[in-house]
Amino acid sequence: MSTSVEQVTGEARRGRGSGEVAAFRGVSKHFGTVRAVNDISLTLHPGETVAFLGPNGAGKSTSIDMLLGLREPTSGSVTLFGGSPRQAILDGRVGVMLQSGGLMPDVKVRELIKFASDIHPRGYDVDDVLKTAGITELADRMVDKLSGGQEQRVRFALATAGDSDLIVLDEPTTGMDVSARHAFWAVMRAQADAGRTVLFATHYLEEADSIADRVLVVHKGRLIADGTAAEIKARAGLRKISFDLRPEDGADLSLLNAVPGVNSLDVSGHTVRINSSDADAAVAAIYRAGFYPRGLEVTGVGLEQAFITITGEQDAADRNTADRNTADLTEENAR
Ligand SMILES: Nc1ncnc2c1ncn2[C@@H]1O[C@H](COP(=O)(O)OP(=O)(O)OP(=O)(O)O)[C@@H](O)[C@H]1O
Repeated sequence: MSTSVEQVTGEARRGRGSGEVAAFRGVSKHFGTVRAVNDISLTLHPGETVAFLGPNGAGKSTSIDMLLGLREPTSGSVTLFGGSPRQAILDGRVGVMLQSGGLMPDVKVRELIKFASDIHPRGYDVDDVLKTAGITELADRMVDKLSGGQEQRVRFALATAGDSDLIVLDEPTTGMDVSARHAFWAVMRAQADAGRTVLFATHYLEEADSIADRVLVVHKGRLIADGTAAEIKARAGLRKISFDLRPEDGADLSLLNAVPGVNSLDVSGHTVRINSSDADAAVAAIYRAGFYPRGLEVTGVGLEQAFITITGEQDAADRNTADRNTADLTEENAR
C-alpha cells in the first residue's frame, strides 16, 4: 500500500487555531546537484506541536534554516506570520534551538541569559527563564564548564525565553540523559499548553509519538506524510501479530512463510512475531495451516515501524520510476 501526503493529512489540525504561523509554498532548495528540499508546501497553525521526522540527509535542517531565514529557497517562498522570516525574528516572535552554534564562553549561565534578554525585542525576567527551564541550579555555573546535556538545557532555556509565538528546535534532546529528556518534554508540553506553536526535528520517534499532535515526514527532500502519529501509523497499514507455539503442538514453521500479507517474520524460541499488512487474512491463514497459536495478540505498530514502512515505500516507488525511465530511454534509443 502506498501512502501519499494527501491521504495522511489535515486531520492533525482539528481543533487547532486557524491562523497561519508559517507557510512553505512550493519550496525547493538545491545545493549544486543535491536537491536538499524538493517542492514542499505546508502551513503551521497556532498552538500546534509538530514533529519533523526524516532519515539522515532528508532535508530537515535545510527546511528549518529556510523557515528561520538563514537560507533562501532556490524556488518557492517561506513566510512567518504572513511576513518574512527575518522580520518575525527581529520582532522576537521566534525562539530557536539549533544543532550547531556554541554558547558564549567565559560567562555564567545567568549572565548569558541576562545578555540575551537585553538584546531580545521583548526582553524577559532571567529568574523566570531559569525556573521555567528547570535550570536554576545551573545559574552560577560557567557556560564553558557545562556538560553536553546541561548545555542543551541552557540552549533550550534561551529558545523558550521571551514569550515567542513559535519555538523551533532542531534535535533538541540529543545528548540529554533520560531524566533530562523527561524534564525537557514536560517543559515543552507546558509551552504548547500555553498556546505556543512548537516545531521540533528529532530522530527519537517515541518522542514524536508521545509529544507531537502533528507529524511531518520528509524523505529525500520531499514531504511524504503529514498527519497525527495515529493517522500515520494507521496509514502505514501494518498490524503486529504475536503468539507462542509449543513444540508439543508439532507446528511446521516453514508453513509460516506462506501466510499472506506478511511484511516481516521473526521467530525467537517459541515466540512468533509478524508485521502484517492484512492481519485478518494472516490470522485466518495461521489457523488454516493447522497452527495452534497461544496467547495470540494483534496490535498496531509503533511510529518507528510506520516510519520505516512509509520511507521504504517511497524508496520502492522511486526505484520503479527510475526503472521505468530507464526502460523508456532504452526503448527510445532502440527506435
Ligand atoms: N551547505 C550545503 N552544501 C551542500 N549540500 C548540503 C548543504 N547543506 C545540506 N546539504 C545536503 O542537503 C541534504 C539535506 O541535508 P539536511 O542537513 O537538511 O538533512 P537533515 O534531514 O537535517 O539530516 P540529519 O538528520 O542528518 O541532520 C543532504 O544531502 C546534505 O548533504
